[in-house]
Amino acid sequence: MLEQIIVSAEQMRQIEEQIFSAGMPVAALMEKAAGLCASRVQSLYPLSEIKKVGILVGPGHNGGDALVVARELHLAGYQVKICRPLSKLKDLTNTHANYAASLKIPFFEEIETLEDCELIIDGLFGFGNERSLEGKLAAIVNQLNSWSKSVVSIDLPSGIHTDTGKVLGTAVVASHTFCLGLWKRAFFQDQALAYLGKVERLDFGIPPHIVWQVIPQPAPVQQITKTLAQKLLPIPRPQVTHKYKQGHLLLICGSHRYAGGTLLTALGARSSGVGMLSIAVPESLKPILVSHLPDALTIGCPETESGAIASLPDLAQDFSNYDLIACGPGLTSEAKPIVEAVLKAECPIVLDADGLNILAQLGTLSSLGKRKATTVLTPHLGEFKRLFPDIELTDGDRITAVQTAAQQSGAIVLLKGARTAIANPNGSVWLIPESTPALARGGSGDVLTGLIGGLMAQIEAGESEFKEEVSIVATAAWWHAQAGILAAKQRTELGVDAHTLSQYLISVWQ
Ligand SMILES: NC(=O)C1=CN([C@@H]2O[C@H](COP(=O)(O)OP(=O)(O)OC[C@H]3O[C@@H](n4cnc5c(N)ncnc54)[C@H](O)[C@@H]3O)[C@@H](O)[C@H]2O)[C@@H](O)CC1
Ligand SMILES: Nc1ncnc2c1ncn2[C@@H]1O[C@H](COP(=O)(O)OP(=O)(O)O)[C@@H](O)[C@H]1O
Ligand SMILES: [K+]
Repeated sequence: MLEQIIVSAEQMRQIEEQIFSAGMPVAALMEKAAGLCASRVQSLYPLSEIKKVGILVGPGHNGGDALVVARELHLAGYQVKICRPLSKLKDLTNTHANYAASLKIPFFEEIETLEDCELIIDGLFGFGNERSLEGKLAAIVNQLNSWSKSVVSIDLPSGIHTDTGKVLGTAVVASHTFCLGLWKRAFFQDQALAYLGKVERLDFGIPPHIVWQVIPQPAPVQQITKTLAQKLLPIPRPQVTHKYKQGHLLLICGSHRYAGGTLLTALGARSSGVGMLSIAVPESLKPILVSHLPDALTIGCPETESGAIASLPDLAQDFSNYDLIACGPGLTSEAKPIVEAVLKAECPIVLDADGLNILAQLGTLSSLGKRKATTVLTPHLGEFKRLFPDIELTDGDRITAVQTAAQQSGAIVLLKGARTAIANPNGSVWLIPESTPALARGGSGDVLTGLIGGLMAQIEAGESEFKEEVSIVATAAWWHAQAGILAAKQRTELGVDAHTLSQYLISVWQ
Protein backbone atom coordinates (compact mmCIF):
# COMPACT_ATOMS: atom_id res chain seq x y z
CA MET A 1 0.00 0.00 0.00
CA LEU A 2 2.75 2.48 0.96
CA GLU A 3 4.50 1.53 -2.30
CA GLN A 4 1.73 3.33 -4.15
CA ILE A 5 1.89 6.63 -2.32
CA ILE A 6 3.88 9.59 -3.63
CA VAL A 7 4.71 12.44 -1.27
CA SER A 8 6.10 15.95 -1.42
CA ALA A 9 9.11 17.03 0.63
CA GLU A 10 6.78 18.87 3.00
CA GLN A 11 4.61 15.78 3.54
CA MET A 12 7.70 13.63 4.13
CA ARG A 13 8.93 16.17 6.67
CA GLN A 14 5.58 16.07 8.49
CA ILE A 15 5.48 12.27 8.48
CA GLU A 16 8.98 12.19 9.92
CA GLU A 17 7.91 14.69 12.58
CA GLN A 18 4.95 12.52 13.57
CA ILE A 19 7.20 9.47 13.89
CA PHE A 20 9.59 11.40 16.11
CA SER A 21 6.88 12.91 18.26
CA ALA A 22 5.40 9.45 18.78
CA GLY A 23 8.68 8.57 20.45
CA MET A 24 10.94 7.13 17.78
CA PRO A 25 14.45 8.48 18.38
CA VAL A 26 15.82 10.39 15.38
CA ALA A 27 19.09 8.48 15.56
CA ALA A 28 17.26 5.14 15.57
CA LEU A 29 15.32 6.03 12.43
CA MET A 30 18.49 7.15 10.69
CA GLU A 31 20.13 3.88 11.69
CA LYS A 32 17.25 1.91 10.15
CA ALA A 33 17.17 3.87 6.89
CA ALA A 34 20.91 4.08 6.41
CA GLY A 35 21.39 0.48 7.54
CA LEU A 36 19.17 -0.60 4.63
CA CYS A 37 21.24 1.57 2.28
CA ALA A 38 24.44 -0.05 3.49
CA SER A 39 23.16 -3.59 2.96
CA ARG A 40 21.80 -2.77 -0.51
CA VAL A 41 25.17 -1.27 -1.45
CA GLN A 42 26.85 -4.46 -0.28
CA SER A 43 24.63 -6.65 -2.41
CA LEU A 44 24.91 -4.44 -5.49
CA TYR A 45 28.67 -3.91 -5.12
CA PRO A 46 30.06 -6.92 -3.19
CA LEU A 47 33.48 -6.72 -1.65
CA SER A 48 34.61 -9.42 -4.04
CA GLU A 49 34.13 -6.94 -6.88
CA ILE A 50 35.01 -3.53 -5.49
CA LYS A 51 37.14 -2.35 -2.60
CA LYS A 52 37.40 1.43 -2.61
CA VAL A 53 34.34 3.49 -1.76
CA GLY A 54 34.19 7.26 -1.52
CA ILE A 55 31.48 8.87 0.58
CA LEU A 56 30.25 12.38 -0.08
CA VAL A 57 28.85 13.84 3.14
CA GLY A 58 26.61 16.92 3.36
CA PRO A 59 25.63 18.96 6.41
CA GLY A 60 22.18 17.53 7.11
CA HIS A 61 20.68 14.14 7.84
CA ASN A 62 21.36 12.96 4.31
CA GLY A 63 25.00 13.36 5.28
CA GLY A 64 24.23 11.50 8.52
CA ASP A 65 22.88 8.59 6.50
CA ALA A 66 26.03 8.62 4.39
CA LEU A 67 28.21 8.47 7.50
CA VAL A 68 26.30 5.44 8.78
CA VAL A 69 26.87 3.79 5.39
CA ALA A 70 30.57 4.74 5.60
CA ARG A 71 30.84 3.12 9.01
CA GLU A 72 29.08 -0.09 7.97
CA LEU A 73 31.12 -0.46 4.78
CA HIS A 74 34.32 0.17 6.72
CA LEU A 75 33.39 -2.49 9.27
CA ALA A 76 32.58 -4.88 6.43
CA GLY A 77 36.11 -4.49 5.07
CA TYR A 78 35.77 -1.89 2.29
CA GLN A 79 38.41 0.83 2.00
CA VAL A 80 36.35 3.91 2.76
CA LYS A 81 37.24 7.59 2.32
CA ILE A 82 35.02 10.50 3.21
CA CYS A 83 34.73 13.83 1.42
CA ARG A 84 33.10 16.39 3.67
CA PRO A 85 33.17 19.78 1.98
CA LEU A 86 31.25 21.74 4.64
CA SER A 87 32.58 21.97 8.17
CA LYS A 88 29.31 22.79 9.92
CA LEU A 89 27.16 19.68 10.43
CA LYS A 90 23.80 19.07 12.11
CA ASP A 91 24.31 17.59 15.62
CA LEU A 92 23.44 13.98 14.82
CA THR A 93 25.49 14.08 11.63
CA ASN A 94 28.38 15.51 13.59
CA THR A 95 28.17 12.70 16.15
CA HIS A 96 28.41 10.13 13.34
CA ALA A 97 31.34 12.04 11.85
CA ASN A 98 33.18 11.89 15.18
CA TYR A 99 32.62 8.16 15.47
CA ALA A 100 33.72 7.55 11.87
CA ALA A 101 36.88 9.56 12.59
CA SER A 102 37.50 7.46 15.72
CA LEU A 103 37.43 4.39 13.46
CA LYS A 104 40.25 6.03 11.48
CA ILE A 105 38.15 6.48 8.36
CA PRO A 106 39.99 9.29 6.58
CA PHE A 107 38.20 12.63 6.02
CA PHE A 108 39.02 15.11 3.25
CA GLU A 109 37.59 18.39 2.09
CA GLU A 110 38.45 18.01 -1.60
CA ILE A 111 36.55 15.72 -3.95
CA GLU A 112 39.76 14.94 -5.90
CA THR A 113 40.79 12.61 -3.08
CA LEU A 114 37.97 10.26 -4.10
CA GLU A 115 39.15 9.93 -7.68
CA ASP A 116 40.63 6.45 -7.18
CA CYS A 117 37.39 5.10 -5.64
CA GLU A 118 35.38 2.56 -7.62
CA LEU A 119 32.08 3.61 -6.11
CA ILE A 120 30.79 6.88 -4.69
CA ILE A 121 27.97 7.21 -2.18
CA ASP A 122 26.21 10.55 -2.58
CA GLY A 123 24.97 11.82 0.76
CA LEU A 124 25.36 15.53 0.08
CA PHE A 125 21.68 16.54 0.19
CA GLY A 126 18.35 14.75 0.40
CA PHE A 127 14.87 16.12 0.62
CA GLY A 128 16.11 19.19 2.52
CA ASN A 129 17.68 20.56 -0.67
CA GLU A 130 15.85 23.63 -1.95
CA ARG A 131 18.61 26.05 -2.78
CA SER A 132 20.78 26.09 -5.86
CA LEU A 133 24.15 24.34 -5.63
CA GLU A 134 26.80 26.98 -6.13
CA GLY A 135 30.54 27.60 -5.84
CA LYS A 136 32.46 24.83 -4.14
CA LEU A 137 29.46 22.47 -3.96
CA ALA A 138 28.64 22.84 -7.65
CA ALA A 139 32.29 22.26 -8.53
CA ILE A 140 32.32 19.08 -6.45
CA VAL A 141 29.24 17.70 -8.16
CA ASN A 142 30.53 18.59 -11.63
CA GLN A 143 33.87 16.98 -10.89
CA LEU A 144 32.16 13.85 -9.63
CA ASN A 145 29.97 13.66 -12.76
CA SER A 146 32.99 14.08 -15.01
CA TRP A 147 34.43 10.79 -13.70
CA SER A 148 31.41 8.73 -14.87
CA LYS A 149 31.85 6.37 -11.93
CA SER A 150 29.19 4.25 -10.29
CA VAL A 151 27.31 6.51 -7.90
CA VAL A 152 24.65 5.54 -5.39
CA SER A 153 22.56 8.50 -4.27
CA ILE A 154 20.87 8.31 -0.90
CA ASP A 155 17.23 9.40 -1.04
CA LEU A 156 17.72 11.69 -4.11
CA PRO A 157 20.57 12.64 -6.37
CA SER A 158 21.96 15.73 -4.63
CA GLY A 159 20.83 18.86 -6.44
CA ILE A 160 17.48 17.47 -7.61
CA HIS A 161 14.43 19.24 -6.20
CA THR A 162 12.31 16.71 -4.30
CA ASP A 163 8.98 17.83 -5.75
CA THR A 164 9.59 19.29 -9.19
CA GLY A 165 12.63 17.19 -10.10
CA LYS A 166 14.31 20.39 -11.25
CA VAL A 167 18.10 20.51 -11.33
CA LEU A 168 19.10 23.12 -8.76
CA GLY A 169 22.13 24.55 -10.52
CA THR A 170 23.76 21.18 -10.96
CA ALA A 171 23.01 17.67 -9.72
CA VAL A 172 24.66 14.32 -9.21
CA VAL A 173 24.15 11.84 -12.02
CA ALA A 174 23.50 8.63 -10.10
CA SER A 175 23.64 5.04 -11.30
CA HIS A 176 21.31 4.03 -8.47
CA THR A 177 19.04 6.06 -6.23
CA PHE A 178 17.61 4.63 -3.03
CA CYS A 179 14.42 6.49 -2.22
CA LEU A 180 13.96 6.36 1.54
CA GLY A 181 10.58 5.55 3.07
CA LEU A 182 8.04 6.85 0.58
CA TRP A 183 8.32 7.69 -3.10
CA LYS A 184 8.94 11.37 -3.66
CA ARG A 185 7.50 13.29 -6.61
CA ALA A 186 10.86 13.87 -8.31
CA PHE A 187 11.01 10.18 -9.21
CA PHE A 188 8.09 10.73 -11.59
CA GLN A 189 9.18 14.00 -13.19
CA ASP A 190 10.65 13.75 -16.68
CA GLN A 191 13.40 16.28 -16.01
CA ALA A 192 14.88 14.21 -13.15
CA LEU A 193 15.09 10.91 -15.03
CA ALA A 194 18.57 11.42 -16.46
CA TYR A 195 19.91 11.87 -12.91
CA LEU A 196 18.14 9.08 -11.04
CA GLY A 197 19.65 5.97 -12.60
CA LYS A 198 18.00 2.76 -11.41
CA VAL A 199 15.61 3.53 -8.62
CA GLU A 200 14.38 1.58 -5.64
CA ARG A 201 12.45 2.40 -2.52
CA LEU A 202 13.90 1.27 0.78
CA ASP A 203 11.08 0.68 3.19
CA PHE A 204 12.32 1.45 6.68
CA GLY A 205 9.01 0.71 8.32
CA ILE A 206 6.82 3.80 8.34
CA PRO A 207 3.59 2.92 10.17
CA PRO A 208 0.66 3.49 7.75
CA HIS A 209 -1.48 5.21 10.38
CA ILE A 210 1.16 7.90 10.68
CA VAL A 211 1.11 8.43 6.92
CA TRP A 212 -2.68 8.87 7.07
CA GLN A 213 -2.31 11.46 9.80
CA VAL A 214 -0.50 13.62 7.27
CA ILE A 215 -2.05 12.83 3.92
CA PRO A 216 -5.70 12.13 3.09
CA GLN A 217 -6.76 8.59 2.28
CA PRO A 218 -6.76 7.61 -0.57
CA ALA A 219 -3.50 9.42 -1.24
CA PRO A 220 -3.97 12.32 -3.66
CA VAL A 221 -0.87 11.39 -5.67
CA GLN A 222 -0.28 7.71 -6.37
CA GLN A 223 1.55 5.47 -8.77
CA ILE A 224 -0.10 2.62 -10.54
CA THR A 225 1.39 -0.76 -9.70
CA LYS A 226 1.11 -4.11 -11.44
CA THR A 227 -1.09 -5.44 -8.65
CA LEU A 228 -3.51 -2.58 -8.99
CA ALA A 229 -3.55 -2.67 -12.79
CA GLN A 230 -4.29 -6.38 -12.65
CA LYS A 231 -7.13 -5.81 -10.23
CA LEU A 232 -8.73 -3.23 -12.52
CA LEU A 233 -8.56 -5.43 -15.60
CA PRO A 234 -12.02 -6.69 -16.64
CA ILE A 235 -11.12 -10.36 -16.19
CA PRO A 236 -12.27 -12.93 -15.45
CA ARG A 237 -15.30 -12.17 -17.53
CA PRO A 238 -18.64 -13.39 -16.22
CA GLN A 239 -19.55 -16.79 -17.70
CA VAL A 240 -22.83 -15.55 -19.04
CA THR A 241 -22.26 -12.45 -21.07
CA HIS A 242 -22.40 -11.18 -24.64
CA LYS A 243 -20.42 -8.78 -26.78
CA TYR A 244 -22.44 -5.67 -25.94
CA LYS A 245 -22.06 -6.39 -22.24
CA GLN A 246 -18.30 -6.34 -22.72
CA GLY A 247 -18.33 -2.77 -23.92
CA HIS A 248 -19.17 -1.11 -27.22
CA LEU A 249 -16.59 1.41 -28.31
CA LEU A 250 -17.04 3.85 -31.16
CA LEU A 251 -13.84 5.19 -32.64
CA ILE A 252 -14.13 8.27 -34.81
CA CYS A 253 -10.89 9.01 -36.55
CA GLY A 254 -8.91 9.25 -39.74
CA SER A 255 -8.67 11.10 -43.00
CA HIS A 256 -7.12 10.41 -46.37
CA ARG A 257 -3.95 11.98 -45.13
CA TYR A 258 -3.76 10.01 -41.87
CA ALA A 259 -4.98 6.52 -42.64
CA GLY A 260 -2.24 4.84 -40.61
CA GLY A 261 -3.09 6.53 -37.33
CA THR A 262 -6.64 5.26 -37.69
CA LEU A 263 -5.43 1.70 -38.03
CA LEU A 264 -3.14 2.03 -35.03
CA THR A 265 -5.91 3.46 -32.86
CA ALA A 266 -8.14 0.59 -33.90
CA LEU A 267 -5.44 -1.99 -33.16
CA GLY A 268 -4.92 -0.48 -29.72
CA ALA A 269 -8.65 -0.70 -29.09
CA ARG A 270 -8.83 -4.28 -30.31
CA SER A 271 -6.02 -5.32 -27.95
CA SER A 272 -8.03 -4.03 -25.00
CA GLY A 273 -10.41 -6.96 -25.40
CA VAL A 274 -13.43 -4.70 -25.91
CA GLY A 275 -16.62 -6.60 -26.73
CA MET A 276 -17.63 -4.62 -29.79
CA LEU A 277 -15.61 -2.19 -31.80
CA SER A 278 -17.22 0.21 -34.27
CA ILE A 279 -15.00 2.50 -36.30
CA ALA A 280 -16.25 5.56 -38.15
CA VAL A 281 -13.80 6.61 -40.88
CA PRO A 282 -13.95 8.45 -44.20
CA GLU A 283 -15.67 6.20 -46.74
CA SER A 284 -12.51 5.67 -48.79
CA LEU A 285 -10.64 4.24 -45.80
CA LYS A 286 -13.22 1.52 -45.22
CA PRO A 287 -11.56 -1.22 -47.34
CA ILE A 288 -8.22 -0.94 -45.59
CA LEU A 289 -9.88 -0.97 -42.14
CA VAL A 290 -11.92 -4.04 -43.02
CA SER A 291 -8.88 -5.88 -44.34
CA HIS A 292 -6.91 -5.28 -41.12
CA LEU A 293 -9.73 -5.55 -38.60
CA PRO A 294 -12.34 -7.96 -39.91
CA ASP A 295 -13.76 -8.21 -36.39
CA ALA A 296 -14.66 -4.52 -36.21
CA LEU A 297 -17.76 -2.87 -37.62
CA THR A 298 -16.44 -0.24 -39.99
CA ILE A 299 -18.71 2.68 -40.75
CA GLY A 300 -17.84 4.66 -43.88
CA CYS A 301 -18.59 8.37 -43.54
CA PRO A 302 -19.14 11.03 -46.23
CA GLU A 303 -15.91 12.86 -46.95
CA THR A 304 -14.81 16.42 -47.52
CA GLU A 305 -12.93 17.21 -50.72
CA SER A 306 -9.61 16.62 -49.01
CA GLY A 307 -10.73 13.34 -47.46
CA ALA A 308 -11.69 14.27 -43.90
CA ILE A 309 -14.93 13.07 -42.29
CA ALA A 310 -17.65 15.50 -43.43
CA SER A 311 -20.54 14.13 -41.42
CA LEU A 312 -21.56 11.09 -39.43
CA PRO A 313 -24.04 8.64 -40.96
CA ASP A 314 -26.98 7.41 -38.86
CA LEU A 315 -25.11 4.41 -37.51
CA ALA A 316 -22.44 6.61 -36.01
CA GLN A 317 -24.81 9.39 -35.05
CA ASP A 318 -26.97 7.69 -32.49
CA PHE A 319 -24.44 7.77 -29.70
CA SER A 320 -26.77 5.96 -27.32
CA ASN A 321 -25.57 2.68 -28.86
CA TYR A 322 -22.12 3.11 -27.41
CA ASP A 323 -20.55 2.87 -23.99
CA LEU A 324 -17.82 5.25 -24.99
CA ILE A 325 -16.51 7.29 -27.93
CA ALA A 326 -12.82 7.84 -28.65
CA CYS A 327 -12.25 10.54 -31.20
CA GLY A 328 -9.42 12.46 -32.74
CA PRO A 329 -6.43 10.66 -34.25
CA GLY A 330 -5.93 11.70 -37.87
CA LEU A 331 -9.15 13.73 -38.18
CA THR A 332 -7.40 16.91 -39.47
CA SER A 333 -8.70 20.34 -38.49
CA GLU A 334 -11.54 20.02 -41.00
CA ALA A 335 -13.52 17.70 -38.74
CA LYS A 336 -14.69 20.50 -36.44
CA PRO A 337 -18.42 19.65 -36.71
CA ILE A 338 -17.65 16.05 -35.82
CA VAL A 339 -15.87 16.99 -32.62
CA GLU A 340 -18.66 19.43 -31.77
CA ALA A 341 -21.16 16.61 -32.12
CA VAL A 342 -19.09 14.22 -30.03
CA LEU A 343 -18.86 16.78 -27.24
CA LYS A 344 -22.67 16.63 -27.02
CA ALA A 345 -22.74 12.85 -26.53
CA GLU A 346 -24.13 11.59 -23.24
CA CYS A 347 -21.59 8.83 -22.85
CA PRO A 348 -17.95 9.21 -21.73
CA ILE A 349 -15.55 10.39 -24.43
CA VAL A 350 -11.81 10.30 -25.02
CA LEU A 351 -10.31 13.09 -27.13
CA ASP A 352 -6.82 12.92 -28.59
CA ALA A 353 -4.70 14.56 -31.29
CA ASP A 354 -6.88 16.59 -33.72
CA GLY A 355 -9.77 16.13 -31.32
CA LEU A 356 -7.73 18.19 -28.85
CA ASN A 357 -6.61 20.73 -31.42
CA ILE A 358 -10.20 21.29 -32.49
CA LEU A 359 -11.27 21.54 -28.86
CA ALA A 360 -8.63 24.24 -28.35
CA GLN A 361 -10.00 26.13 -31.39
CA LEU A 362 -13.59 25.79 -30.22
CA GLY A 363 -12.63 27.36 -26.91
CA THR A 364 -15.19 25.23 -25.07
CA LEU A 365 -12.77 23.64 -22.66
CA SER A 366 -14.40 25.16 -19.62
CA SER A 367 -17.75 23.57 -20.50
CA LEU A 368 -16.39 20.01 -20.28
CA GLY A 369 -17.24 19.91 -16.59
CA LYS A 370 -20.91 20.36 -17.53
CA ARG A 371 -20.98 17.24 -19.72
CA LYS A 372 -23.13 14.48 -18.24
CA ALA A 373 -20.35 11.92 -18.53
CA THR A 374 -16.61 11.87 -18.18
CA THR A 375 -14.28 13.52 -20.68
CA VAL A 376 -10.73 12.22 -21.04
CA LEU A 377 -8.12 14.40 -22.76
CA THR A 378 -4.80 12.81 -23.72
CA PRO A 379 -2.40 15.57 -24.82
CA HIS A 380 1.34 15.42 -25.31
CA LEU A 381 3.14 18.53 -24.09
CA GLY A 382 2.59 20.49 -27.31
CA GLU A 383 -1.14 19.79 -27.32
CA PHE A 384 -1.26 20.51 -23.60
CA LYS A 385 0.20 23.99 -24.12
CA ARG A 386 -2.30 24.70 -26.89
CA LEU A 387 -5.20 23.53 -24.74
CA PHE A 388 -4.11 25.17 -21.52
CA PRO A 389 -2.12 28.27 -22.55
CA ASP A 390 -2.56 29.81 -19.10
CA ILE A 391 -1.08 26.90 -17.18
CA GLU A 392 2.63 27.37 -16.69
CA LEU A 393 4.90 24.45 -16.05
CA THR A 394 6.50 26.23 -13.11
CA ASP A 395 10.01 24.82 -12.63
CA GLY A 396 9.10 22.09 -15.12
CA ASP A 397 6.59 20.58 -12.69
CA ARG A 398 4.39 18.36 -14.87
CA ILE A 399 2.52 16.86 -11.93
CA THR A 400 1.14 20.16 -10.67
CA ALA A 401 0.43 21.29 -14.24
CA VAL A 402 -1.72 18.27 -15.07
CA GLN A 403 -3.48 18.55 -11.72
CA THR A 404 -4.37 22.18 -12.45
CA ALA A 405 -5.50 21.30 -15.97
CA ALA A 406 -7.94 18.66 -14.73
CA GLN A 407 -9.33 20.98 -12.08
CA GLN A 408 -9.75 23.82 -14.58
CA SER A 409 -11.36 21.76 -17.33
CA GLY A 410 -13.41 19.27 -15.35
CA ALA A 411 -11.90 16.53 -17.51
CA ILE A 412 -9.52 13.69 -16.76
CA VAL A 413 -6.25 14.88 -18.28
CA LEU A 414 -3.48 12.48 -19.27
CA LEU A 415 -0.23 14.29 -20.00
CA LYS A 416 1.99 12.07 -22.12
CA GLY A 417 5.70 11.95 -21.60
CA ALA A 418 8.54 9.79 -20.42
CA ARG A 419 6.54 9.53 -17.18
CA THR A 420 2.90 9.97 -18.11
CA ALA A 421 0.74 11.70 -15.49
CA ILE A 422 -3.04 11.43 -15.21
CA ALA A 423 -5.18 13.81 -13.17
CA ASN A 424 -8.81 13.76 -12.10
CA PRO A 425 -10.86 16.96 -11.72
CA ASN A 426 -11.07 16.26 -7.96
CA GLY A 427 -7.31 16.82 -7.75
CA SER A 428 -6.10 13.24 -7.50
CA VAL A 429 -3.18 12.21 -9.68
CA TRP A 430 -1.93 8.86 -10.95
CA LEU A 431 1.63 8.41 -12.18
CA ILE A 432 3.21 5.75 -14.36
CA PRO A 433 6.39 4.52 -12.68
CA GLU A 434 8.33 3.14 -15.62
CA SER A 435 8.35 3.29 -19.38
CA THR A 436 10.80 3.25 -22.25
CA PRO A 437 12.05 5.83 -24.74
CA ALA A 438 11.40 3.15 -27.36
CA LEU A 439 7.86 4.57 -27.32
CA ALA A 440 9.07 7.94 -28.63
CA ARG A 441 7.83 7.06 -32.11
CA GLY A 442 5.03 8.22 -34.36
CA GLY A 443 1.82 6.34 -33.70
CA SER A 444 2.44 5.04 -30.18
CA GLY A 445 0.01 7.65 -28.87
CA ASP A 446 -2.67 6.45 -31.30
CA VAL A 447 -2.34 2.95 -29.87
CA LEU A 448 -2.81 4.41 -26.39
CA THR A 449 -5.99 6.25 -27.37
CA GLY A 450 -7.54 3.05 -28.66
CA LEU A 451 -6.46 1.11 -25.60
CA ILE A 452 -7.89 3.67 -23.17
CA GLY A 453 -11.14 3.75 -25.13
CA GLY A 454 -11.46 -0.03 -25.26
CA LEU A 455 -10.63 -0.57 -21.61
CA MET A 456 -12.93 2.20 -20.40
CA ALA A 457 -15.79 0.97 -22.58
CA GLN A 458 -15.58 -2.44 -20.93
CA ILE A 459 -15.63 -0.96 -17.46
CA GLU A 460 -18.53 1.36 -18.35
CA ALA A 461 -20.53 -1.60 -19.66
CA GLY A 462 -19.57 -3.90 -16.80
CA GLU A 463 -21.55 -4.65 -13.71
CA SER A 464 -18.83 -3.71 -11.28
CA GLU A 465 -19.69 -0.93 -8.85
CA PHE A 466 -16.12 0.26 -9.00
CA LYS A 467 -15.84 2.55 -11.98
CA GLU A 468 -13.29 5.09 -10.90
CA GLU A 469 -12.46 6.17 -14.42
CA VAL A 470 -9.20 7.93 -13.67
CA SER A 471 -7.67 4.71 -12.41
CA ILE A 472 -8.84 2.87 -15.53
CA VAL A 473 -7.14 5.48 -17.71
CA ALA A 474 -4.01 5.04 -15.57
CA THR A 475 -4.23 1.27 -15.97
CA ALA A 476 -4.34 1.65 -19.74
CA ALA A 477 -1.30 3.96 -19.66
CA TRP A 478 0.56 1.49 -17.41
CA TRP A 479 -0.31 -1.36 -19.76
CA HIS A 480 0.86 0.64 -22.79
CA ALA A 481 4.20 1.44 -21.12
CA GLN A 482 4.71 -2.19 -20.05
CA ALA A 483 4.08 -3.38 -23.60
CA GLY A 484 6.77 -0.95 -24.75
CA ILE A 485 9.18 -2.23 -22.10
CA LEU A 486 8.53 -5.85 -23.03
CA ALA A 487 8.86 -5.21 -26.77
CA ALA A 488 12.08 -3.24 -26.24
CA LYS A 489 13.52 -6.08 -24.14
CA GLN A 490 12.92 -8.57 -26.93
CA ARG A 491 13.55 -6.33 -29.95
CA THR A 492 15.78 -3.50 -28.63
CA GLU A 493 14.64 0.11 -28.34
CA LEU A 494 14.75 0.39 -32.11
CA GLY A 495 12.26 -2.39 -32.65
CA VAL A 496 9.14 -0.92 -31.09
CA ASP A 497 7.18 0.61 -33.95
CA ALA A 498 3.58 1.38 -33.09
CA HIS A 499 2.17 -1.62 -34.92
CA THR A 500 4.55 -3.94 -33.07
CA LEU A 501 3.58 -2.20 -29.84
CA SER A 502 -0.08 -3.00 -30.42
CA GLN A 503 0.84 -6.65 -30.96
CA TYR A 504 2.72 -6.76 -27.65
CA LEU A 505 -0.11 -5.41 -25.52
CA ILE A 506 -1.68 -8.73 -24.67
CA SER A 507 1.70 -10.33 -23.87
CA VAL A 508 1.94 -8.06 -20.83
CA TRP A 509 -0.64 -10.25 -19.08
CA GLN A 510 0.48 -13.63 -20.37
N1 LIG B 1 12.72 10.00 5.06
C1 LIG B 1 12.95 9.94 6.37
O1 LIG B 1 12.03 9.96 7.10
C2 LIG B 1 14.33 9.83 6.83
C3 LIG B 1 15.26 10.72 6.35
N2 LIG B 1 16.54 10.64 6.63
C4 LIG B 1 17.50 11.46 5.87
O2 LIG B 1 17.34 12.81 6.14
C5 LIG B 1 17.39 13.54 4.94
C6 LIG B 1 16.79 14.88 5.12
O3 LIG B 1 17.65 15.52 6.04
P1 LIG B 1 17.71 17.08 6.26
O4 LIG B 1 16.35 17.59 6.52
O5 LIG B 1 18.76 17.32 7.27
O6 LIG B 1 18.13 17.66 4.85
P2 LIG B 1 19.40 17.37 3.92
O7 LIG B 1 20.34 16.43 4.48
O8 LIG B 1 18.82 17.13 2.59
O9 LIG B 1 20.16 18.76 3.87
C7 LIG B 1 19.64 19.90 4.43
C8 LIG B 1 20.77 20.72 5.00
O10 LIG B 1 21.58 21.23 3.97
C9 LIG B 1 21.44 22.63 3.84
N3 LIG B 1 21.29 22.88 2.41
C10 LIG B 1 20.26 22.49 1.61
N4 LIG B 1 20.48 22.83 0.35
C11 LIG B 1 21.68 23.45 0.33
C12 LIG B 1 22.47 24.02 -0.71
N5 LIG B 1 22.06 24.02 -1.97
N6 LIG B 1 23.64 24.57 -0.40
C13 LIG B 1 24.08 24.56 0.88
N7 LIG B 1 23.38 24.03 1.90
C14 LIG B 1 22.19 23.48 1.64
C15 LIG B 1 20.19 22.99 4.62
O11 LIG B 1 20.28 24.31 5.12
C16 LIG B 1 20.21 21.92 5.71
O12 LIG B 1 21.08 22.27 6.74
C17 LIG B 1 16.70 12.64 3.96
O13 LIG B 1 16.94 12.97 2.62
C18 LIG B 1 17.30 11.31 4.37
O14 LIG B 1 18.53 11.10 3.73
C19 LIG B 1 17.03 9.47 7.39
O15 LIG B 1 18.13 9.78 8.10
C20 LIG B 1 16.00 8.96 8.33
C21 LIG B 1 14.68 8.77 7.76
N1 LIG C 1 10.90 9.17 -23.84
C1 LIG C 1 9.77 8.48 -23.65
N2 LIG C 1 9.71 7.55 -22.69
C2 LIG C 1 8.57 6.87 -22.51
N3 LIG C 1 7.44 7.03 -23.23
C3 LIG C 1 7.45 7.94 -24.19
C4 LIG C 1 8.60 8.70 -24.46
N4 LIG C 1 8.30 9.53 -25.48
C5 LIG C 1 7.03 9.28 -25.83
N5 LIG C 1 6.50 8.32 -25.05
C6 LIG C 1 5.13 7.81 -25.11
O1 LIG C 1 4.77 7.57 -26.47
C7 LIG C 1 3.47 8.06 -26.73
C8 LIG C 1 3.56 9.14 -27.81
O2 LIG C 1 2.30 9.69 -28.08
P1 LIG C 1 2.07 10.91 -29.06
O3 LIG C 1 3.04 12.01 -28.75
O4 LIG C 1 0.64 11.22 -29.04
O5 LIG C 1 2.52 10.30 -30.45
P2 LIG C 1 1.67 9.98 -31.76
O6 LIG C 1 0.71 11.11 -31.95
O7 LIG C 1 2.69 9.93 -32.86
O8 LIG C 1 1.01 8.69 -31.57
C9 LIG C 1 2.91 8.54 -25.41
O9 LIG C 1 2.18 7.52 -24.79
C10 LIG C 1 4.16 8.86 -24.61
O10 LIG C 1 3.96 8.78 -23.22
K1 LIG D 1 21.77 12.48 -1.88
